[in-house]
Amino acid sequence: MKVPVINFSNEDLKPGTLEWDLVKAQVRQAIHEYGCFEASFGKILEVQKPLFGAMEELFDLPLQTKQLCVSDKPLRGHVLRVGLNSERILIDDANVAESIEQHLTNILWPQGNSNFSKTLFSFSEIASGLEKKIRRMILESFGVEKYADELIDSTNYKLRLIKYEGQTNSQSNEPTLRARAHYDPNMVTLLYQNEINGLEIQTKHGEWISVKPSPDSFIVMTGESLSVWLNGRLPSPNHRVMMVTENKARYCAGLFAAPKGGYQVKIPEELVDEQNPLMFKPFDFEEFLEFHVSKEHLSAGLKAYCTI
Ligand SMILES: O=C(O)CCC(=O)C(=O)O
Ligand SMILES: [Fe+2]
Repeated sequence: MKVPVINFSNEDLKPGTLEWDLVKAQVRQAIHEYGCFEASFGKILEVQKPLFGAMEELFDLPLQTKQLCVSDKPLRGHVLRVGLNSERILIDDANVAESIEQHLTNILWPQGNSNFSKTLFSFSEIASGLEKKIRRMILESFGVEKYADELIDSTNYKLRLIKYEGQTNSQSNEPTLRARAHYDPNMVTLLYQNEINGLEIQTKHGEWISVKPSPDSFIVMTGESLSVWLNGRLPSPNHRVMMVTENKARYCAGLFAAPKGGYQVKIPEELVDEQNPLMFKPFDFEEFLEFHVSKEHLSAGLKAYCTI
């Protein structure tokens, strides 16, 4: 079993064209079935080498330097976390060049590193451009595209850079768990990885399937915020990372479209009727994150948080 591959490489893909409608139907079907698909998007090859180069440069820095990137607000910005033999850094507003400079580059390289900033910014621009198209298609497919601008304007694009160490000393060839199974709480996730696979998606029948994207593809997943906003009409997939013994590191850059703090995410009235009664209360994503990280609710997901 394989998640569908959908071609977004035509740069003239615009709303109202026949091709847009064909791609839109594929997106709707893939998300309905898997909550996930592979989006082939040739433009990403332009930043492939510099991106993984920049990630290597970052993770090769001494741990002490990387730990300068710890924010006081958990889950909100530039946090380095180390666990399951992996390291991750998250920054907010990655589609704003100054945010990358201020919150990451200038902290890690006080003398400056404009190539690093430029590379991450180009990646965010390419990925967020694609995300906007995908989200517009999903809204159109439910006839609620009038909300697209509002939703997209209230998005915080978070960039997460992850390095999963290779396992040179491992004795067995058994796959090992490198990221625990979870649902992403944001709206839409786009992942771009190097040649080392590992992501697995759980189907609605409970089987785990490996996602093996080609070098010109993003992995796209719906997060719980979008599933909630659609009154549960589309699923958000459970996923995890399992890696077999590999002595090469896995690098993965993820762009997470999340609702901005202060914005009330509310199900549109068009998606509520007798067959589809209102399932979730309005919520503020940042308030949810605070609730989520507070000790008592470590494992609570967004759906549990706002179910009526
Ligand atoms: O490394 C991956 O492929 C998945 C990462 C992930 O699921 C996440 O950061 O939410
Ligand atoms: Fe995830």
